[in-house]
Amino acid sequence: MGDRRAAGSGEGSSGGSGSVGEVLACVEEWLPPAIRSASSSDKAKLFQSIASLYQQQDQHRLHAHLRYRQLVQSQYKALHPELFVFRADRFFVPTFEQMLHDGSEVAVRRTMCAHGPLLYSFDMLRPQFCTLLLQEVQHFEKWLEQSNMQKSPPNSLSSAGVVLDDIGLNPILQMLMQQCVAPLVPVLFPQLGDAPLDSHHGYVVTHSANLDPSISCHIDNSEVTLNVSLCKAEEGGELYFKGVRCVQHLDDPERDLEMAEYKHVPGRALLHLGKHRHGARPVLKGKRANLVLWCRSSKFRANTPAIFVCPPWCNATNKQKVVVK
Ligand SMILES: O=C(O)CCC(=O)C(=O)O
Ligand SMILES: [Fe+2]
Repeated sequence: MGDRRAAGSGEGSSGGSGSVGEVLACVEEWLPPAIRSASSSDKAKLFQSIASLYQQQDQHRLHAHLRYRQLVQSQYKALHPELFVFRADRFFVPTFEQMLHDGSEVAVRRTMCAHGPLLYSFDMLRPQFCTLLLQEVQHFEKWLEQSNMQKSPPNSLSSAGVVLDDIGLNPILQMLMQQCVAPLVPVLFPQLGDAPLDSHHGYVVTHSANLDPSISCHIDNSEVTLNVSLCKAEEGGELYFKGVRCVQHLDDPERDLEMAEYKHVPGRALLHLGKHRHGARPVLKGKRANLVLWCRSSKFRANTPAIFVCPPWCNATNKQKVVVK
């Protein structure tokens, strides 16, 4: 699928391409002769046992990560305990707080700035909150180093940054998703229907000229992604967008109207669909850091067809060519 990938969180990621028919045809070719000539039901049993092995591996990774998180949270002493208590008046700029308080569609639309189809930005975090969060992240990184503990990367495409759920900010991020992102969804992204956002993955990701300068084009393992700049690079690091696509259509060409560029502004949030193809241009000078919150909905996922079927929200240009085998 070219350089377009599905970014996973290391705690169960989605992604992949090719229809079941295509995958089976490839696999058959490589089966040992004795198995290739076996009956379809024997082959089905074999594939089921392979699938269960994959599931066990996922479970194993998940449990190892939860053990790591428990260990960190039992030993790490926060630098700024005030970050761990949800306070809208301390976290948010007045315009965003007022919009939340008002809650109407008119208030939401008035606060949002559109940067192209399905791409919205708005002022969100106070400068003081951004500074404290950055200091907390640096403090945690130092603590990890001193404790000789490994850091879990923010996601499968970026290595620099910190998973905020690991350090005990899980409840705050869950509230951020439910109180700040969820009310915007019905107005801005009606294609998600009425499925509630019910889980998240949150991290601070950093990019600098010598460490993770860019991110290749990808989709997120989220329904909606909130990305707030905490500090900006001196040069480079802009985001680009290339239209909403399902995993079947990651390489589908973009229409002119779908292309968008976004330059981060500290404290300002960008909200986009997880399946909006995007990437980050290289940071050329300085360093930037962003708070990223992948918001997920188990109901939306349960209603989404299997990965080899193109869903209605995919804006692929060649939709009609996909044959479900
Ligand atoms: O660095 C950014 O601003 C975007 C990061 C991103 O796309 C991601 O973490 O999924
Ligand atoms: Fe992303």
